[in-house]
Formats: sequence, structure tokens, C-alpha cells
Amino acid sequence: MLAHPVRGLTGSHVFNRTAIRTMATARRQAFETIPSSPIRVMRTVDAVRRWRKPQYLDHRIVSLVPTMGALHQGHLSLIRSAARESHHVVVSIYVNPAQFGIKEDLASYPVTWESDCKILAELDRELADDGGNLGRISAVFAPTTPEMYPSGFPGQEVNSKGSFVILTPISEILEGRTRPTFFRGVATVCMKLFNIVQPEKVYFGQKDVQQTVLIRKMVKDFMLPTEVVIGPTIRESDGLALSSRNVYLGERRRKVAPVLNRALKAAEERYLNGALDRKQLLDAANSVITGVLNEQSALSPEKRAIFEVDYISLADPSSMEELTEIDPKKGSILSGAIKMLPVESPQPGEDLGHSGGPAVRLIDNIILKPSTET
Ligand SMILES: Nc1ncnc2c1ncn2[C@@H]1O[C@H](COP(=O)(O)OP(=O)(O)OP(=O)(O)O)[C@@H](O)[C@H]1O
Ligand SMILES: CC(C)(CO)[C@@H](O)C(=O)[O-]
Ligand code: BAL
Repeated sequence: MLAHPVRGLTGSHVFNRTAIRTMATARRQAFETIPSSPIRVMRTVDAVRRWRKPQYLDHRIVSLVPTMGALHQGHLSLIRSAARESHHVVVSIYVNPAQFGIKEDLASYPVTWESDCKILAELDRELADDGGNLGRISAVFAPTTPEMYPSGFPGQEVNSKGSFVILTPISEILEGRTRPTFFRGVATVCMKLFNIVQPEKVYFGQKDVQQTVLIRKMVKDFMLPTEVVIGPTIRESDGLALSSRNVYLGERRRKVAPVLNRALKAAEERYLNGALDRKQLLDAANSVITGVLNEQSALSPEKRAIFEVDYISLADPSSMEELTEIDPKKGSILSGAIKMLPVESPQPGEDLGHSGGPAVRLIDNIILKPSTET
């Protein structure tokens, strides 16, 4: 819905109240909104700046929830938290090409603008009805790539030249080892989003735990005036972490996908029973993985779903560097990544998932909290 401002009225001699009211209404409506909602859609840096300025003057708390769209309950839980604690929630929807490697799934990444808008409009009504919120969803920022990269898009290659925000060594380990441009892309786009929206608070999900450590570090090291809030991982009933990429899985691989969460939970159980040693904890996780892989391998090609393990990690909570033993005063981050391979021998009519079911990278983690006795 795009309402245009009324032009030419100022030339009229009959400048009565109705005309003034019409002009005021037109000015108020001179922006795009999500249908059946008051949520503004802002597509340019300039539009955000114009909207943002009066919020400073009114001492309103503005928060930002950065997303790549294809919204699910994980995103909605972050938006709900933001609305409880701020007067205005801005949700950004932007599939940032710079964080995708050249061989990654940028071309097939789910883009679901219409349903995202419906989901946001519905959530906004829920937020309005709930007296416990400070604010609602005020705006969606949905820029284009030329808007976000005003000097031209630098490219997705590892050796691309351009203006980047790079944090090392955090960007080089774990996810960064397999996705060498990923955290450069994330830090760069988040710095841009923070500079555009100037949020008092930013909300990120624990599902992408290394991303949360990176963002906290960026905010600290570049003295950004924003508070980083991390929301819990929202899961399906069988433990699979919600992720926009789950749509790629299809039925056969979806059944096997909770293996990563089960493996991490087995290691967590050992920690909760007092184990601190890396080998003891990771053995528990690896034995779940080996068990499921053996089960799947024993099935015929038209029934099985095979995956590869990228890493299972036990890392320091602030640097994400690997630990040999957990310091119970600090705790640890237990995380993992697996690659679900495309199914073998697809069956006629089989649900293979979005885009024909390409390989899907799944990540998950559990925070091993410091023990309170020490
Ligand atoms: N299951 C979840 N629970 C809580 N937060 C989540 C969950 N999934 C994603 N988020 C958070 O939502 C924000 C936007 O993430 P994004 O749009 O990439 O969705 P995603 O589901 O992580 O997609 P992808 O499949 O690409 O990883 C990030 O801060 C991310 O950590
Ligand atoms: C933070 C983010 C929106 C940056 O593009 C993305 O990495 C994501 O969705 O987690
Ligand atoms: N949620 C992380 C975004 C990505 O994998 O590109």
C-alpha cells in the first residue's frame, strides 16, 4: 500500500478546514505500510533517518531485530522481547549477499515477503492487545543491495576489495572455517544496520551463537552505543532448532535432523553430572552421532538420510576458542554443525524440500552455564 501526498492544494484560495485536514491525512499517509497494519515499510537510509530523528527528541527507546526474512517463531520471539522493552521495534529484512560464500545458497535462500508481512501484521495486533508491552512493531527496514552498498557491492569472494568490518580470530574459527566470508559479511551488514537505525537495543538469537559472540565483540571494540540482547533458541517439539533453512530438508531428512540437538544434549547431561573434561563431554555427543549414522547407513538408499559432521565444539564463552577442560566458574559453549546431504534415490512424489533439497547446513548449541557452587 503506497499512499501519495496530495500536491497543489497550497495554490487553492479555498483553504478551508477540510482541505487542511486532507493535507494532514495525506502527509501522515505518505509512506508505504504493511497492508492492514500501521507498520511502516522503509526502503532507504534516508527514510529511516527521517523516521528516527523525532524518536530521539521524544526520548523513545528504539530497538532493532535484524533478520533475513522467511520469518518463523524464532524471529517472533525476538520481536516480542523487543516490544516488551522498547517503544519502537524496527525489524530489518535483508538477505545480505556479502555473508554468503560464492558456492552457498544465496540464489535459493527463501524469500517470503508477502507471508512475512502477514506474520508481522498479525504479531503487531497481538502486541497491541497485550498490555505488558512498551511498544509495537513500528517499521520494517527492507533495503536493496545498492542502498546498503552505496560504493557498489564488493562481491562475495574471499579476496573481494571493499569496506568491510573484520573481527579476528573469531571470524576464522568454527563457522568461519567452513564459511570464510560469513562473519565479515555479518559484521559489515550489522555495522551498517546499527548506523542506519541507531538502536538503543539490538536483538539476536542464541541459535547463531558465534554470531552473538561476534556482535557483542563488535559493539564492545567499536564502542557502539547499543545494548545487545540475546533471545533463547526456539525449537520444534523434537528439539530441532527453528531455522529458515529447515524448509530445504524435506520429510526424510527432517526426521534425522534432530540428531545434532540430541548429541549436544548428551554432552550437556555429562556436564550436569559433573564432567568438565573435553573428551568425556564430546565422546557423549559423538556416540549419539555415530549411532544415528550407523542406523541410517544400514537402511537402503531410498530410505536413508546421511549427513557429515563439520564440528562438535567445546569452547570458551567469550572467545569461542576450544577448551580442553571447562572452568566451572566460566562455563562453556557446546556447539555443532552438520551437513545433511541431498537424499539418495529420491522416490516419485517424495517431498524433497525447497529447491529440490540441496545439501543443508544445520547448526545448534547449548550454553553450559557456570556452576553456582564455585
Ligand atoms: N530458532 C531460533 N530461535 C531464536 N532465534 C533465532 C532462531 N533462528 C534464528 N534466530 C535468530 O533470528 C535472527 C535472524 O536470523 P535469520 O533470519 O538468519 O534466520 P535463521 O532461521 O537463522 O536463518 P538461517 O536458516 O539462514 O540460519 C538471528 O538473530 C537468529 O539468530
Ligand atoms: C544478523 C543477520 C540478519 C545479518 O544479515 C543474519 O546473519 C541473520 O539473520 O542471522
Ligand atoms: N542465521 C545466520 C545467517 C546465515 O546463515 O547466513
